[in-house]
Amino acid sequence: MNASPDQNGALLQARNVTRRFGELVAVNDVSFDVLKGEIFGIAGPNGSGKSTLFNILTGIPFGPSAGRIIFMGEEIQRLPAYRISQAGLVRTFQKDAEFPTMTARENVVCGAVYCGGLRRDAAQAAADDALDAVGFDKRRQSLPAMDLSVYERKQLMIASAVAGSPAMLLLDEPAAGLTKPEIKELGDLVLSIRDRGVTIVLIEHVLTLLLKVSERLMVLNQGAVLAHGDPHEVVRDQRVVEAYLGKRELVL
Ligand SMILES: Nc1ncnc2c1ncn2[C@@H]1O[C@H](COP(=O)(O)OP(=O)(O)OP(=O)(O)O)[C@@H](O)[C@H]1O
Repeated sequence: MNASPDQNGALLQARNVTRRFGELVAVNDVSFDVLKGEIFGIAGPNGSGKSTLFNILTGIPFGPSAGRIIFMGEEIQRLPAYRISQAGLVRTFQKDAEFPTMTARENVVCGAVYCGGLRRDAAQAAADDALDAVGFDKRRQSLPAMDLSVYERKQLMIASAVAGSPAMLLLDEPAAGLTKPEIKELGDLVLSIRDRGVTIVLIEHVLTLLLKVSERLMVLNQGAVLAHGDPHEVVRDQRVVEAYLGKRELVL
């Protein structure tokens, strides 16, 4: 999909987005831009609203209580989730979301159909291209997803999203459960997906990964933006260090 960014280069603009659950304000008046072609990192302690932010950006499973989300120049906060995906804004989930008894390749074809709106031969071709793009072992593409390794399931998750040719990919803690060498491999994979022209927003607790790949970093705390800017400066910000202490340590 050809991305048509805003004049300042923003592919996505979130403006004063808020999500309430009864009394709890899980995302509180958050505004930011994601520029075309960048990798934009998001960090924050457990429960700070990171996944909820992805939920409301993509409408899966709910939109914002208030605020505006502009993607490629169009307001999307009231669109149904499938329209947002097919407009080119696609997400992954923290928990395994593959169909366990379907093969790896069938899972990625489903991604091409749902996220890309493709059919038949086009979906198959897009799936093969996406599996190649993530370096998935060809000999293991016909195995049921439940028989794959943890890293292969991460590759599958990313391939399923990439098969729809998104303009922007939102990755929710993709390094969870991976070994250090696998995290390094994942970092190279994220960079290579960006180099194919996909803008990436990356939620992560593993700061080595965020620092390796992100051009800009935003830290959330209690639903609000605590700091944003150059990743190396943000992680040294005293407010950021304090927000993590006593909750979950920065993983370096
Ligand atoms: N559907 C929901 N109903 C009620 N409360 C919710 C719902 N989803 C999230 N919350 C609450 O919103 C807050 C933010 O949760 P969220 O999952 O977005 O945090 P997070 O930063 O992604 O955390 P983690 O790093 O642990 O994944 C938490 O207090 C959580 O309990």
